[in-house]
Amino acid sequence: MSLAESAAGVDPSGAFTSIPIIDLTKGATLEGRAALAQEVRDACMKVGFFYVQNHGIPQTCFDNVLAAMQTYFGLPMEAKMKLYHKTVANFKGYSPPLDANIDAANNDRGDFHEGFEIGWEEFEVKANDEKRADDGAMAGANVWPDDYPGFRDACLEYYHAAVNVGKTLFPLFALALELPETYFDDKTKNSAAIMRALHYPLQECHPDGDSETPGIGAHTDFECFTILWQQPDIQTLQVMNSEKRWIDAPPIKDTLVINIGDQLALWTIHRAMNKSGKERYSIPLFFGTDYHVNIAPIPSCVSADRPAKYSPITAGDYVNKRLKDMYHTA
Ligand SMILES: O=C(O)CCC(=O)C(=O)O
Ligand SMILES: [Fe+2]
Repeated sequence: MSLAESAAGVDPSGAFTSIPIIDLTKGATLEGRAALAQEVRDACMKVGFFYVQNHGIPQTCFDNVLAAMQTYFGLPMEAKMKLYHKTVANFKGYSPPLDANIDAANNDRGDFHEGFEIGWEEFEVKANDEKRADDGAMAGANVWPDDYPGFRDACLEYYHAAVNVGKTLFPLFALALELPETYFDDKTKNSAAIMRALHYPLQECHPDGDSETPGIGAHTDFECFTILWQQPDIQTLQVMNSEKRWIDAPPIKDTLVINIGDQLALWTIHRAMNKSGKERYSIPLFFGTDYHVNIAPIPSCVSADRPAKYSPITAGDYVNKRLKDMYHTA
């Protein structure tokens, strides 16, 4: 039995029935990272999702960002719409409920969440941030609400903590793909990481919400992998297995959820259905390679029998295109 089977649980057809948990503690040594990479490889091949424990982000950071999100999303709609993302460069800023529709099969009903999107930014504002110099199709600074200055600090505190978790995961993904652990170093110098603070309001109170309206419809993520924090105690996230059954990915204390996205070409369909009767908060942080990097097949993944399936595209152009589709912008 493989690691992911023993950790995750599979049914007789081999389809996963739960999501494995990987403890990052042993990542401090090369030997430990090699063992972790095997767990990551197995989890990616069987499930595409896994939880990480001992990720190093302190509880106060989650508490602060949750409190900031509750205050921000509680502002009047006119205040939030001052930073409507369609009036701002490159999707940064606020998107109201039902603005996005990620699953075309959802008949354009829209996704029942509101969000606030940010990209890389230093705590100390820099006029010319060299990490942003090469952003191509995704260029554009963050925007922040004047009405609530504390929001920026709490979001950036979480953003940088989660980016650090991402930096510890890239070497594990490299090893899992049978590449040197430094393989992604020169492709991820500029932290092409997008964070979305998400709020799933109470659906029943909204004229367009009913229990079948997805919080976010079935989709794959656009980047290499996503680090997701979920508010405790509210089951919403679901992952599709190979039998096309939705498997719950509940919040587990002291863990983050990691899932693989399109740029690693090992994607997993997931959605959030908020049938809890409660409002709910979550924060996905999407990690890709730097935006100017050409997404081309990794050598260990192609051969004469398994030729490349996709034409090359830069990471920035790919993410930009998927976001335009999702928000119906030209
Ligand atoms: O809120 C969640 O649990 C999932 C969000 C998600 O999948 C996304 O924003 O891509
Ligand atoms: Fe997602």
